[in-house]
Amino acid sequence: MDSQHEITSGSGSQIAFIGTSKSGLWTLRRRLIWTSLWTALGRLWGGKSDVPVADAKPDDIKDLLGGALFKALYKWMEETGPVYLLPTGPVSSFLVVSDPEAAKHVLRATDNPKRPIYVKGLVAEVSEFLFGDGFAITGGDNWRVRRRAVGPSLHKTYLAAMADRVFGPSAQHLAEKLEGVAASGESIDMEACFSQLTLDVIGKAVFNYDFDALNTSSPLIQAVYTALKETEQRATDLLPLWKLSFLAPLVPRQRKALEAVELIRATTERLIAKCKDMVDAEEQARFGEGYINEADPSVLRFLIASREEVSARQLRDDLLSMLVAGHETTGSVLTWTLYLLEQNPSAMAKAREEVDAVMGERSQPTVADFMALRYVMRCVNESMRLYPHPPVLLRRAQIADTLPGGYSVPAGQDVMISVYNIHRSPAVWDHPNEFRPERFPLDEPVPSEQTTDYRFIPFSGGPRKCVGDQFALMEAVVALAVLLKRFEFKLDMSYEKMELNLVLVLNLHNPRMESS
Ligand code: HEM
Repeated sequence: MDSQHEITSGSGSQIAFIGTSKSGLWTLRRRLIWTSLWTALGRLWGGKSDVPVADAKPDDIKDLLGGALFKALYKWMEETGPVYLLPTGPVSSFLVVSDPEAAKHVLRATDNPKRPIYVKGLVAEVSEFLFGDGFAITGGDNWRVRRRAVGPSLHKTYLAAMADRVFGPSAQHLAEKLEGVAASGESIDMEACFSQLTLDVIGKAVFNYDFDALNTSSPLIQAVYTALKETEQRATDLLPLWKLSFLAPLVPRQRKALEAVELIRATTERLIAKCKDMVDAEEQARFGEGYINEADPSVLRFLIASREEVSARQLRDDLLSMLVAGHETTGSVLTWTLYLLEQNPSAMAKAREEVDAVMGERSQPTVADFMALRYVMRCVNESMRLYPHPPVLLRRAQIADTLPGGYSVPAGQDVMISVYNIHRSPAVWDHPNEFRPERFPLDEPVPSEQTTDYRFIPFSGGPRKCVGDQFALMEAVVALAVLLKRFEFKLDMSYEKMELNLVLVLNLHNPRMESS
């Protein structure tokens, strides 16, 4: 409470100072800075906070960066409670939220015109070099207008067309590749296969372009990994040298990331140019609700044909947002779901039984089949509960706030919603660490933040919720159905693999490492 009070009264003084001398303003600024520093010190180290402080020193956190931080976040939740301050420096901290009600409060008040309390904050800062002006990270009116334009491009009719024309055929394509491997009796890295599959899908669905990543090595995949790794490192850099843009070309890590971004942008621009030519060449079709262009039903085409005013750069960055946000995430969900099914033979048997019963002789599910594959869908949901990707969501308070439970949030506070903690908290779920797809009954709606009152938030919630959630769920269920129909999978314990790459801040552990 102290902090809110002091900051509020400080701002009040500022109004009184406006119009007075320059030196008066400087005095005030100095006073405000000192007040904030003093308040932050008191909150973190002086026992003056109504939010408990985790027993973690900045050095502990530094040691955990790039690795097991999300496990430590869980330990601190057990020790400290569902809302705590995590010191990241002498006066800096994250307010870590592992409580569904508090998460709901923050997510709903992000970019909400009626309650504009939170913004994306740090996550926007650290990924601006990649997403540029893309709507995944911008805020306010700039975001609202463009989100409204992109949302309809993923409507139901479009998804149905995608299931038949993209999700199914791409999964079949992967199955053909696996057929050869199965015949040879060799092991294959399914994580890499899923990453290639999801790049092929997003390429065709968003750009009407075939990367053919399943057959040819795509430098784009590596570029996306490199860029995402850089955002992750930036978010946790204790010395954020990346803020000094003139240094970037001199630092090898950042130079590599900038080269990767250049490649991603150049690819996106090339695809846009191709699509624009096509649209220009045709009569401008009128895109009403549910209209599907037979030759090219891609999101890009929809945007080019339906948008009134959009700069080339904005279009590139919006499309790039979808390319990056929709590729690695879905690849990770497929990897974890297959891993969990392999580790749980009874769930695998049930899923396989459902696939056989629903699909009969068909090698690829129809849209009606997809609707009937309820148990497979619950396996995907349960896998997203156990291994949410991203495992944390970042926000920053623009003004002072109070969370449910009475925890105060001063203006400027960085907030970290630990989706992983919420999904694994014993206060939220029974047997939270067990894979139990049955916890989501088949006769109830597919779980979401709405149906679970923010106990299940793999796609976030509120105004900034994932725009591709239905797309991703359909893509994942279709791919699993195609693969489970044709193959049995066995984990090769001798196979050593590098870490999984994750969007945003943290690394999840490798399934193979976890089980060893
Ligand atoms: C299983 C797969 C996916 C997961 C787990 C996932 C997760 C998320 C999450 C958690 C957010 C919100 C981040 C936040 O609140 O800070 C988000 C946003 C977003 N996602 Fe997804 N996503 C997935 C697939 C997709 C796909 C397939 C697309 C595109 C077709 C996509 C496009 C986007 C975009 C554009 C945003 C930014 C939306 C905005 O800020 O308005 N995602 N995603």
